[in-house]
Amino acid sequence: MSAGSKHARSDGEDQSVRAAKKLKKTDQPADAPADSDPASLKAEKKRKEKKEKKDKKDKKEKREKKQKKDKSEDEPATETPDATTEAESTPNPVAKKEKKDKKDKKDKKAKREKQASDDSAESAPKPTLQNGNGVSNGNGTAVTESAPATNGAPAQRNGASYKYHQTKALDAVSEGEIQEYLKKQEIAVSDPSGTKLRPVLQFSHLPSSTLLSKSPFASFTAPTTIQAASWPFALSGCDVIGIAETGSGKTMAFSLPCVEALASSPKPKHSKGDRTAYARAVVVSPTRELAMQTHAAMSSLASLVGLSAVCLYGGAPKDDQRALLRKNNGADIIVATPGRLKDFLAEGCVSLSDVMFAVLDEADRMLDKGFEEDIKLILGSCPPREKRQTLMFTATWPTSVRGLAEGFMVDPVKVTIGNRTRAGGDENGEGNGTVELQANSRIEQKVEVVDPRGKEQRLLELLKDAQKGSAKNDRVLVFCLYKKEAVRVEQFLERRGIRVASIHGDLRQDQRTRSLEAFKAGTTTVLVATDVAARGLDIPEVKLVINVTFPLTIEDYVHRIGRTGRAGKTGKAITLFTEHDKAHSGSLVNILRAANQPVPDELLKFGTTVKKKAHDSYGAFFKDVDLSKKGTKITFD
Ligand SMILES: Nc1ncnc2c1ncn2[C@@H]1O[C@H](COP(=O)(O)OP(=O)(O)OP(=O)(O)O)[C@@H](O)[C@H]1O
Repeated sequence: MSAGSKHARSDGEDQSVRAAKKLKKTDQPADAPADSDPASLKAEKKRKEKKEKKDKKDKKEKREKKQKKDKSEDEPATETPDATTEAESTPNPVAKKEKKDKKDKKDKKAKREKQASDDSAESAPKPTLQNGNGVSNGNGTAVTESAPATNGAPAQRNGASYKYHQTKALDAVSEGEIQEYLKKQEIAVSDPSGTKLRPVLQFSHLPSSTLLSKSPFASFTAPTTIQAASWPFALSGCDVIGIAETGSGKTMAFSLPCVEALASSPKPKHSKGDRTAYARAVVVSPTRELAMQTHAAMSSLASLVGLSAVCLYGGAPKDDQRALLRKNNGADIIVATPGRLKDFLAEGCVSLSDVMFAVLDEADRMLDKGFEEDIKLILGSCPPREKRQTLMFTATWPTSVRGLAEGFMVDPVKVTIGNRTRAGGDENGEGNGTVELQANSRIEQKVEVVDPRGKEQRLLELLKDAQKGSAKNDRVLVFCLYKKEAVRVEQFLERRGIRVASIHGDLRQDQRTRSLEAFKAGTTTVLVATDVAARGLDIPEVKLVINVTFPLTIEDYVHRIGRTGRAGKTGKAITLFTEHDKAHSGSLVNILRAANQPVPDELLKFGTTVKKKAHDSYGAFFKDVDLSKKGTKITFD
């Protein structure tokens, strides 16, 4: 306030106010003696009345303010996406206040949707609400309808200007059809922000974009279930955990949102002299072959909109990869195995400071003990989780990694495909690694309990049987647990005239690549592998998977057999089970039962109790190590 205005106001003050002011200055007590000057008393009375009135008003305002504050502090805990419970959590009976509270809540929700990163980190995700069939309606609630329009989708936290919206084509689909799809495909969505997004049943339901105008899905007829259900959230900029069976198209489920986000945001500028290679998206894969495969898939999508992708993996010359990185100051997308990426980060030739999109493929494997520290370092080199979008995809999601996962994410939306009811329990009736674990239901699973000494002979019989007559060129993938075992089995088969190749950690990378290429091309029809080939590899037309030795974890079993029966096809898996594997009998029985597969009596004899996860870490056994480096620790494969 200016001095002039101050002066003008004091000039306009009437006498009584001045008298009252004077009184105030002399600090007369409220119970002033009765023999005071009558004029002063009158002024004092007036002042007192005015003060009381003001105090009353202040008090009322203060009370209302406090009530409002208390209410808003309560909200994150009481708010649910279900409209009914939202109303129930508002107990104030005064209509006016109720209206005000509702408005506050609405404003708050809108603010939260806009600034997910600011306030979502603190609130815990709400569990998926399920209906009687164990299937949610896709909104995180069982009974409410999915939103008719979703232009209120959260803003992109990662900075991309791509805006997901529900298209008119998707609007036109009836709610009944949406509900039927959600139920039939067993889609469960747990969405902490309560954003109601319909699945995109057709590619034409996606909002148009430069990328889509290039018809990247010309060879497919419709999105797979995980794509349909997770795309709306991932395209909206939400963090997403996607859990769906092996071979269900998870790679494209994270690739499309990644490329759309990058294509719609400007590349950060760096000085020409800067020798560091910057990336805007990073995808981490547990094995070299999977990294290469994912890189190929992402590259072909990214190149449609002029984006580049580079693959960094161990066992190959660093110089070549460095040269690729230095071209154009990096790449839009880096697909990498953790070890090599860590090396480049340590050298300072790669920076992840521009990363707006991070993906952990085979997320449970990446978060397991063998890789946990690497992942902490890699994600720690990216902008904080509030400033990037983080996606995790896998077919198996053991409880052991869930807490860790959410620590890297902001209010992740969890999209689960398949009726993953709790299977079994341990001696105390508690959950274990088998919770929500499900094998691909199109795979015929057979378990043979055999004498350990007769395994190789039985393998030979099974192979001969599988490749007889017109099936002589059918591809068969044979899994062993140890590298030495794989070498022995390969030699055994070779000596008996089988066209066989192998892939395991004792081979040089070029040998591994050659074996895989020969198997893909059909020049060798049998591939003997350790668990380096268990996850993610998408080899066309693998008709049969044979487990010569049971893997270390039941999750690995699910991934191994998942090399067949991909992209909607059927497949077959035969497991030779011996008394040495009896610790896994209970969890295997659960997997077989959940997939309606026969359970042999000999297997039941080993017991149906599900033991606590036998191995905390798969990592020590099939973590890819760079053989060009001097070994510092012994690895078992
Ligand atoms: N919408 C689609 N329609 C038909 N096939 C598809 C579709 N999307 C992807 N595919 C194909 O499905 C196959 C399996 O996909 P992908 O490798 O992504 O599976 P995945 O779910 O990641 O499996 P895993 O759990 O074993 O890693 C691939 O050959 C891929 O090209």
